[in-house]
Amino acid sequence: MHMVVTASSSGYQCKDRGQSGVISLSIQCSAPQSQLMSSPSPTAVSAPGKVLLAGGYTVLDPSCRGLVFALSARIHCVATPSINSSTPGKITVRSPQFQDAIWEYQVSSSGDDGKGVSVVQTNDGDSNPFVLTTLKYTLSYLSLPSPPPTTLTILADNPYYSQPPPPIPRFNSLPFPIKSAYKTGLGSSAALVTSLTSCILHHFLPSSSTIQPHIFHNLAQASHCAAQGKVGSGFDVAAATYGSCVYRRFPPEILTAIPDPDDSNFVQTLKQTVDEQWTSMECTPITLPPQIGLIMGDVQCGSSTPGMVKTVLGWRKSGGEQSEAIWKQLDSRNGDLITAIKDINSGGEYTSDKIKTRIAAIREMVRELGTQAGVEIEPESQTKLLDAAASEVDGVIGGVVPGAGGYDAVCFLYERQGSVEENLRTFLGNWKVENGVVKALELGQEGEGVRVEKAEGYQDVKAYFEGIAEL
Ligand SMILES: Nc1ncnc2c1ncn2[C@@H]1O[C@H](COP(=O)(O)OP(=O)(O)OP(=O)(O)O)[C@@H](O)[C@H]1O
Ligand SMILES: C[C@@](O)(CCOP(=O)(O)O)CC(=O)O
Repeated sequence: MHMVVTASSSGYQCKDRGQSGVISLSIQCSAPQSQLMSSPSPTAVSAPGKVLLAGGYTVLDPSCRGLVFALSARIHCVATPSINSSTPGKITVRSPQFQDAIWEYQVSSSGDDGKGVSVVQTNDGDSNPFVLTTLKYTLSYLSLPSPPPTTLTILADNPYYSQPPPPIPRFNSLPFPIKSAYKTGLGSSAALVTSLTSCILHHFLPSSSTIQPHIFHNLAQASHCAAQGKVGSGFDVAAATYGSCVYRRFPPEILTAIPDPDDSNFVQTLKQTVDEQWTSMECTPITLPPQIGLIMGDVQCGSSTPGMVKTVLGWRKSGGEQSEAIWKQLDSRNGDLITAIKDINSGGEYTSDKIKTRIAAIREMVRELGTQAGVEIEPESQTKLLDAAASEVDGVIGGVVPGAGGYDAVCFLYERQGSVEENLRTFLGNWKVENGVVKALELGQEGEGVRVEKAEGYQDVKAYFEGIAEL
């Protein structure tokens, strides 16, 4: 199959993002194995985390749009030829910041051309469904049942997990397995899958080739969805790939049509699905105006997202005209915020009041939806925190409970001037919650999605990971 491919030296470009520095080439993709090879030198890629500022729940409906910001917290993946193994098909994945986080795999042909490649974990210990599924899907897409022995090292920026107080190293190690880490809700699995997918494609395809951005995106969505065992809206993988955007989901049937890897139609369906453009999906780049900053606060309590989603969708289905009216009204108010940001970005007058009013209008409708559906999307304790920050800290424009809401996190927009950010961080650090205080995360909004990094950019942490990682 022949395709035109596009990538920039620093990352992938959405169709509306500037095209400077973009090169276009034609390559054979789904290439015969003889054309695939391990890059002799290391390959490094990183993908950002996310915050869904507006569009929680409604974004599950392809007729609605969500506003998602990529975050400066990234998950990095570094691929190196393995130094300790010459066994073809041996892939070692390490996440050296966590205890026992090493997953060794033997990749081989399934024996049936139509099925996915076989990927079997060969060491004891916990499995990692996100790593395993990504390897299986990506190597099947590449038709690569015998990759050269390779080590993939995962390094996550500190804000993804609750950390001890600073100062801490750039990629801090935590003294427990990954399943015991307290996640901060930045979409670690989506950033991991996107980073790993992209790293594998770059490492095993000939170095001169570049690939169309939607291929990375579609393949990561397919792997993430299969590993999760459910179809979410996919805004997290979209932001990890393309960066901050106004997001409209793809039809869920695109992914549910892909059979299991042991089905003889798997490879063909996967390739078709990944290679085609998902035309009804929208991911239009948007960034916050330069006058506005973003802060995330980790509330460290936790809510069950799948349960909340089920209840909200059940309420919508059985709620008739009233629930439909609330749904539409919320989507329309989300749209008003998007329009206000776009207007400022395209030269319109900047007034924080306009953003303030629109955030308040969204929150009002989110609370209404929550009350009607019987789900604590903006719980009372969060309402108090959001209102207090906006009224007590000068320069705070407004805050929301992002994504599915609940007790996990808060997200604030503030005026980027004077000591507003510092004051807001101090305010959050003094705000008492059940498990302590709200922790302001060390991150901000970032426009860019997945990007190729300089492989030598990890030398500063080499000594820190001596003996447990190949960098
Ligand atoms: N640094 C890492 N190394 C290896 N695997 C990781 C890493 N970070 C996350 N994962 C994988 O992702 C899983 C967590 O995914 P999950 O969807 O529960 O969290 P999340 O994506 O951070 O959540 P949310 O979407 O609410 O932000 C972990 O159990 C692990 O399998
Ligand atoms: C509720 C939902 O709309 C958003 C969930 O967001 P988060 O994982 O809480 O950031 C689900 C989805 O979009 O997949």
